[in-house]
Formats: sequence, C-alpha cells, structure tokens
Amino acid sequence: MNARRVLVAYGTKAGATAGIAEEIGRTLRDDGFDAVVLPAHTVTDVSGYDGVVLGGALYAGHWTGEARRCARRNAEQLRHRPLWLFSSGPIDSCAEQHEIPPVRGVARRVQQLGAREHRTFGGAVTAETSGPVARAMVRRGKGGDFRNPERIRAWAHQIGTELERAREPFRVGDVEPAG
Ligand SMILES: Cc1cc2nc3c(=O)[nH]c(=O)nc-3n(C[C@H](O)[C@H](O)[C@H](O)COP(=O)(O)O)c2cc1C
Repeated sequence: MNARRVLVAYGTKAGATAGIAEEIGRTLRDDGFDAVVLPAHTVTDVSGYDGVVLGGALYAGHWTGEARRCARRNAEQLRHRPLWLFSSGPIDSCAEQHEIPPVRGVARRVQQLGAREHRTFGGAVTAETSGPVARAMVRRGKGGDFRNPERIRAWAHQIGTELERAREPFRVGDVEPAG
C-alpha cells in the first residue's frame, strides 16, 4: 500500500513556527508517512494530500497573514480532508501546563473547516528574532525558546494514528446489530 501523503504547512515571520512544522513532518515521516513541509504562502492546492496540518505564528492575537490566507484560499479542499491546526505563541511555559484554546480567529477556522483538533505550542523569541518588540523582550530577559519537541512529536504521532485509523477498511463487527 502506498504511504499516505500529508502536508504540513506553516505561516511564520521569524522561523519558530517553521521549526515546529519541520518537527511534525519529521515525526510523520518516521511513522511511515509521506510528509511534505511547506511555507503556507506556497500552498495553492491540497487535493493531492490525505491529510493536512496547518500552523501559524501568533502576533497580537492573530495568526500571521500567510497562514490565514492559506486557510481561506484552500478552504473548499481543506473541508474535505482530515485537518489539524496549530498555533505557535506563548513565550513562557503555560502551553506545557494546560491546553491553550485557539485565539478567536483560529477558533472560527476550526469550526468552518471542520478541523479535528487545534493545539497551541510555546513559541520562540530570541536574539535572532527581528523587530523592536522582540529586541526589547530579549533585552528585558523575557525572550526564550519555549518549543517543546517532545510535546510536538507526541501530537504528530497522534495525528499519524488518526490518519491510519481513517484508512482502516470497514469491518462488519464495527456496527452494533440493529434491535
Ligand atoms: C511583536 C510580537 C507579538 C506577539 N504576539 C503574540 C500574541 O499575541 N500571542 C502569543 O501567544 N504570542 C505572541 N508573540 C510570540 C510569537 O507568537 C512567538 O514568538 C512565535 O513563536 C513566533 O513565531 P515565528 O518565529 O514563526 O514568527 C508575539 C511576538 C512578537 C515579537
């Protein structure tokens, strides 16, 4: 049987979200999937994929524009395949301690696109991150890399398990007898 094709698309400004997407892609490949990792702005057709994972970095309470536009541009096809969304944001360990719900705009997309799940991962602001806000955060000791590879990999394994389950053939025993 051919390996299932999975697209992992990401919207980033400074690269942290790309790193999360690469980790998801690597884990899915280790699990036997044909996983492709692409910047969201390059994604114009998802019809060749059995499942899609789309993530965006959070800035001022919104996904980056390229993640939003990717979701909008491909909405029709995304609605018809297994879809998972993620956000990369908090610059502290809160995403480790409890599930952080999606920001409003992303929650709306979860509904509209029928995504199976949304996950928020810790993000990163480091000396390499450009922009005055990032520089000020680092200067005041408020930066750091809060991406947790174990948590990211665990989620990717879970996606792989669900994709495998989706391909399992129908079994008579799965249905309760009527009456
Ligand atoms: C100017 C600025 C605004 C940010 N706004 C948010 C925010 O609203 N919510 C959040 O959780 N994280 C916020 N962050 C943290 C980023 O989401 C985090 O650094 C993310 O990992 C960046 O991803 P990227 O490197 O892929 O662009 C902000 C960071 C900066 C520098």
